[in-house]
Amino acid sequence: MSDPRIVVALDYPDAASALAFAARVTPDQCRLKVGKELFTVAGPQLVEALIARGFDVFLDLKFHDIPNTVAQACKMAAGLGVWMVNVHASGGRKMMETTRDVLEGLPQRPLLIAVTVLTSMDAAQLAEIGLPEPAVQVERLARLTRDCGLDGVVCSAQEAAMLKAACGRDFKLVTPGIRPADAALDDQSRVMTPQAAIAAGSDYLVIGRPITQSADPLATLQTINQSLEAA
Ligand SMILES: O=c1ccn([C@@H]2O[C@H](COP(=O)(O)O)[C@@H](O)[C@H]2O)c(=O)[nH]1
Repeated sequence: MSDPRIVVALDYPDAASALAFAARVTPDQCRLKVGKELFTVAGPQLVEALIARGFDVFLDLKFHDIPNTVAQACKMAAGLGVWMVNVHASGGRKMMETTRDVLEGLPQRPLLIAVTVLTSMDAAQLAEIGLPEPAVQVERLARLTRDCGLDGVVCSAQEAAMLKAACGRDFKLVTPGIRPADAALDDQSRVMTPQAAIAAGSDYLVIGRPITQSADPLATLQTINQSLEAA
Protein backbone atom coordinates (compact mmCIF):
# COMPACT_ATOMS: atom_id res chain seq x y z
CA MET A 1 0.00 0.00 0.00
CA SER A 2 1.26 3.48 -0.82
CA ASP A 3 1.85 6.09 1.85
CA PRO A 4 0.71 9.46 0.46
CA ARG A 5 2.16 12.44 2.32
CA ILE A 6 -0.49 14.91 1.21
CA VAL A 7 -3.67 15.25 3.24
CA VAL A 8 -6.15 17.34 1.28
CA ALA A 9 -8.30 19.58 3.51
CA LEU A 10 -11.84 19.17 2.17
CA ASP A 11 -13.02 22.57 3.37
CA TYR A 12 -16.18 22.56 1.30
CA PRO A 13 -19.65 23.85 2.25
CA ASP A 14 -21.48 20.65 1.28
CA ALA A 15 -21.06 16.89 0.96
CA ALA A 16 -21.57 16.90 -2.80
CA SER A 17 -18.47 19.06 -3.39
CA ALA A 18 -16.36 16.84 -1.13
CA LEU A 19 -17.58 13.66 -2.80
CA ALA A 20 -16.98 15.16 -6.24
CA PHE A 21 -13.35 15.86 -5.28
CA ALA A 22 -12.98 12.35 -3.84
CA ALA A 23 -14.32 10.87 -7.08
CA ARG A 24 -11.47 12.49 -9.05
CA VAL A 25 -8.58 11.25 -6.90
CA THR A 26 -7.44 7.88 -5.56
CA PRO A 27 -6.29 6.83 -2.07
CA ASP A 28 -2.79 6.39 -3.56
CA GLN A 29 -2.60 10.10 -4.34
CA CYS A 30 -3.74 11.64 -1.08
CA ARG A 31 -5.37 11.24 2.27
CA LEU A 32 -8.41 13.39 3.08
CA LYS A 33 -9.16 15.75 5.96
CA VAL A 34 -12.65 16.54 7.19
CA GLY A 35 -12.73 19.65 9.36
CA LYS A 36 -15.26 21.76 11.19
CA GLU A 37 -16.98 23.32 8.15
CA LEU A 38 -17.65 20.08 6.29
CA PHE A 39 -18.38 17.98 9.37
CA THR A 40 -20.91 20.51 10.63
CA VAL A 41 -22.88 20.35 7.41
CA ALA A 42 -22.32 16.72 6.35
CA GLY A 43 -21.58 14.82 9.57
CA PRO A 44 -20.52 11.22 10.22
CA GLN A 45 -22.21 9.87 7.09
CA LEU A 46 -19.84 11.78 4.87
CA VAL A 47 -16.83 10.56 6.85
CA GLU A 48 -18.04 6.98 6.49
CA ALA A 49 -18.67 7.46 2.77
CA LEU A 50 -15.07 8.66 2.22
CA ILE A 51 -13.67 5.76 4.22
CA ALA A 52 -15.87 3.35 2.22
CA ARG A 53 -14.13 4.68 -0.91
CA GLY A 54 -10.82 3.56 0.54
CA PHE A 55 -9.46 6.88 1.83
CA ASP A 56 -7.63 7.44 5.09
CA VAL A 57 -9.61 10.21 6.78
CA PHE A 58 -8.16 12.69 9.27
CA LEU A 59 -11.08 13.99 11.35
CA ASP A 60 -9.79 17.46 12.25
CA LEU A 61 -12.22 18.63 14.92
CA LYS A 62 -9.47 19.80 17.34
CA PHE A 63 -11.32 18.76 20.46
CA HIS A 64 -10.72 21.06 23.44
CA ASP A 65 -12.86 20.36 26.51
CA ILE A 66 -12.72 18.55 29.83
CA PRO A 67 -10.97 15.15 29.78
CA ASN A 68 -14.05 12.88 29.77
CA THR A 69 -15.79 14.87 27.02
CA VAL A 70 -12.74 14.86 24.74
CA ALA A 71 -11.95 11.19 25.37
CA GLN A 72 -15.50 10.10 24.57
CA ALA A 73 -15.65 12.30 21.47
CA CYS A 74 -12.44 10.68 20.21
CA LYS A 75 -13.89 7.25 20.96
CA MET A 76 -16.89 8.13 18.77
CA ALA A 77 -14.50 9.26 16.03
CA ALA A 78 -12.64 5.96 16.30
CA GLY A 79 -15.98 4.19 15.83
CA LEU A 80 -16.33 5.86 12.45
CA GLY A 81 -13.08 4.25 11.36
CA VAL A 82 -11.04 7.41 10.92
CA TRP A 83 -7.28 7.19 10.39
CA MET A 84 -6.38 10.17 12.59
CA VAL A 85 -8.10 12.38 15.17
CA ASN A 86 -6.88 15.40 17.10
CA VAL A 87 -7.22 17.41 20.29
CA HIS A 88 -5.72 20.72 21.46
CA ALA A 89 -2.53 20.16 23.48
CA SER A 90 -3.45 23.23 25.53
CA GLY A 91 -6.26 21.10 27.00
CA GLY A 92 -3.48 19.72 29.18
CA ARG A 93 -1.97 16.48 30.43
CA LYS A 94 -5.04 14.93 32.03
CA MET A 95 -7.15 15.49 28.94
CA MET A 96 -4.53 13.97 26.63
CA GLU A 97 -3.75 11.01 28.89
CA THR A 98 -7.42 10.18 29.44
CA THR A 99 -8.03 10.26 25.69
CA ARG A 100 -4.99 8.10 24.99
CA ASP A 101 -6.13 5.54 27.59
CA VAL A 102 -9.67 5.36 26.19
CA LEU A 103 -8.40 4.89 22.62
CA GLU A 104 -5.84 2.28 23.69
CA GLY A 105 -8.70 0.19 25.10
CA LEU A 106 -10.24 -0.15 21.63
CA PRO A 107 -9.57 -3.09 19.29
CA GLN A 108 -8.51 -0.66 16.58
CA ARG A 109 -7.59 2.93 17.20
CA PRO A 110 -6.81 5.99 15.07
CA LEU A 111 -3.61 7.96 15.38
CA LEU A 112 -4.08 10.55 18.13
CA ILE A 113 -2.31 13.87 17.68
CA ALA A 114 -2.46 17.28 19.35
CA VAL A 115 -2.53 20.80 17.95
CA THR A 116 0.32 22.94 19.31
CA VAL A 117 -0.03 26.48 17.94
CA LEU A 118 -2.32 27.17 14.99
CA THR A 119 -0.36 27.93 11.81
CA SER A 120 -2.42 31.09 11.34
CA MET A 121 -0.81 32.62 14.44
CA ASP A 122 2.38 34.66 14.40
CA ALA A 123 4.48 36.04 17.27
CA ALA A 124 2.38 39.21 17.61
CA GLN A 125 -0.89 37.29 17.89
CA LEU A 126 0.62 34.95 20.49
CA ALA A 127 1.97 37.88 22.51
CA GLU A 128 -1.51 39.39 22.55
CA ILE A 129 -2.85 36.32 24.37
CA GLY A 130 0.11 36.19 26.73
CA LEU A 131 2.10 33.43 25.08
CA PRO A 132 5.78 33.30 24.03
CA GLU A 133 7.01 33.22 20.44
CA PRO A 134 5.77 30.32 18.29
CA ALA A 135 8.82 28.04 18.45
CA VAL A 136 8.93 28.21 22.26
CA GLN A 137 5.23 27.48 22.75
CA VAL A 138 5.21 24.77 20.06
CA GLU A 139 8.18 22.94 21.63
CA ARG A 140 6.63 23.13 25.11
CA LEU A 141 3.32 21.66 23.92
CA ALA A 142 4.98 19.05 21.68
CA ARG A 143 7.12 17.75 24.54
CA LEU A 144 4.02 17.55 26.76
CA THR A 145 2.14 15.72 23.99
CA ARG A 146 4.94 13.19 23.59
CA ASP A 147 5.13 12.67 27.38
CA CYS A 148 1.38 11.95 27.38
CA GLY A 149 1.95 9.13 24.89
CA LEU A 150 0.23 10.63 21.85
CA ASP A 151 1.40 9.84 18.33
CA GLY A 152 2.40 13.33 17.24
CA VAL A 153 1.43 16.96 16.82
CA VAL A 154 0.05 19.50 14.40
CA CYS A 155 2.61 22.27 13.95
CA SER A 156 4.08 24.45 11.23
CA ALA A 157 6.73 22.90 9.01
CA GLN A 158 8.88 25.81 10.21
CA GLU A 159 9.13 23.93 13.53
CA ALA A 160 9.58 20.45 12.04
CA ALA A 161 13.35 20.12 12.20
CA MET A 162 13.43 21.41 15.77
CA LEU A 163 10.65 19.00 16.85
CA LYS A 164 12.20 15.93 15.21
CA ALA A 165 15.34 16.66 17.24
CA ALA A 166 13.38 17.32 20.44
CA CYS A 167 10.74 14.55 20.25
CA GLY A 168 12.29 11.83 18.10
CA ARG A 169 11.97 10.59 14.53
CA ASP A 170 8.87 8.45 15.18
CA PHE A 171 6.85 11.33 16.64
CA LYS A 172 4.53 12.30 13.78
CA LEU A 173 4.53 15.88 12.51
CA VAL A 174 1.39 16.93 10.65
CA THR A 175 1.87 20.32 9.05
CA PRO A 176 -0.79 22.63 7.63
CA GLY A 177 0.20 26.09 6.37
CA ILE A 178 1.71 24.53 3.24
CA ARG A 179 1.97 26.93 0.33
CA PRO A 180 3.57 26.33 -3.07
CA ALA A 181 5.87 29.26 -3.91
CA ASP A 182 3.31 30.97 -6.15
CA ALA A 183 0.26 30.44 -3.89
CA ALA A 184 -1.59 33.03 -1.82
CA LEU A 185 -0.98 32.90 1.94
CA ASP A 186 -4.69 33.43 2.71
CA ASP A 187 -5.02 33.53 6.51
CA GLN A 188 -1.90 31.44 7.20
CA SER A 189 1.20 32.92 8.89
CA ARG A 190 3.80 30.19 9.54
CA VAL A 191 4.05 28.70 6.04
CA MET A 192 6.46 26.58 4.03
CA THR A 193 6.55 25.11 0.53
CA PRO A 194 5.77 21.39 0.12
CA GLN A 195 9.33 20.40 -0.78
CA ALA A 196 10.88 22.43 2.04
CA ALA A 197 8.40 20.94 4.51
CA ILE A 198 9.36 17.37 3.60
CA ALA A 199 13.05 18.28 3.75
CA ALA A 200 12.50 19.77 7.23
CA GLY A 201 10.94 16.54 8.53
CA SER A 202 7.17 16.88 8.08
CA ASP A 203 5.47 13.49 7.91
CA TYR A 204 2.16 14.68 6.47
CA LEU A 205 1.39 17.91 4.61
CA VAL A 206 -2.13 19.29 5.07
CA ILE A 207 -3.06 21.29 1.98
CA GLY A 208 -6.46 22.85 1.36
CA ARG A 209 -7.10 25.93 -0.76
CA PRO A 210 -3.98 25.72 -2.95
CA ILE A 211 -5.47 22.44 -4.26
CA THR A 212 -9.24 22.69 -3.78
CA GLN A 213 -9.52 26.25 -5.09
CA SER A 214 -7.11 25.86 -7.98
CA ALA A 215 -8.45 25.92 -11.54
CA ASP A 216 -7.52 22.23 -11.89
CA PRO A 217 -7.35 20.59 -8.43
CA LEU A 218 -6.25 17.19 -9.75
CA ALA A 219 -3.40 18.66 -11.81
CA THR A 220 -2.25 20.74 -8.84
CA LEU A 221 -2.26 17.67 -6.58
CA GLN A 222 -0.27 15.71 -9.17
CA THR A 223 2.25 18.53 -9.58
CA ILE A 224 2.83 18.75 -5.82
CA ASN A 225 3.13 14.96 -5.52
CA GLN A 226 5.72 14.93 -8.33
CA SER A 227 7.67 17.73 -6.64
CA LEU A 228 7.80 15.64 -3.46
CA GLU A 229 9.17 12.62 -5.34
CA ALA A 230 11.93 14.83 -6.68
CA ALA A 231 12.66 16.38 -3.27
O1 LIG B 1 -2.66 24.85 12.89
C1 LIG B 1 -3.50 24.49 12.05
C2 LIG B 1 -4.36 23.43 12.27
C3 LIG B 1 -5.24 23.08 11.29
N1 LIG B 1 -5.32 23.75 10.13
C4 LIG B 1 -6.28 23.28 9.11
O2 LIG B 1 -5.58 22.89 7.92
C5 LIG B 1 -6.26 23.34 6.78
C6 LIG B 1 -5.38 24.26 6.00
O3 LIG B 1 -6.06 24.71 4.85
P1 LIG B 1 -5.39 25.71 3.80
O4 LIG B 1 -6.52 26.02 2.88
O5 LIG B 1 -4.28 24.95 3.13
O6 LIG B 1 -4.89 26.91 4.53
C7 LIG B 1 -7.57 23.96 7.24
O7 LIG B 1 -8.58 22.97 7.17
C8 LIG B 1 -7.31 24.32 8.70
O8 LIG B 1 -8.48 24.19 9.48
C9 LIG B 1 -4.49 24.79 9.91
O9 LIG B 1 -4.52 25.45 8.85
N2 LIG B 1 -3.58 25.14 10.88
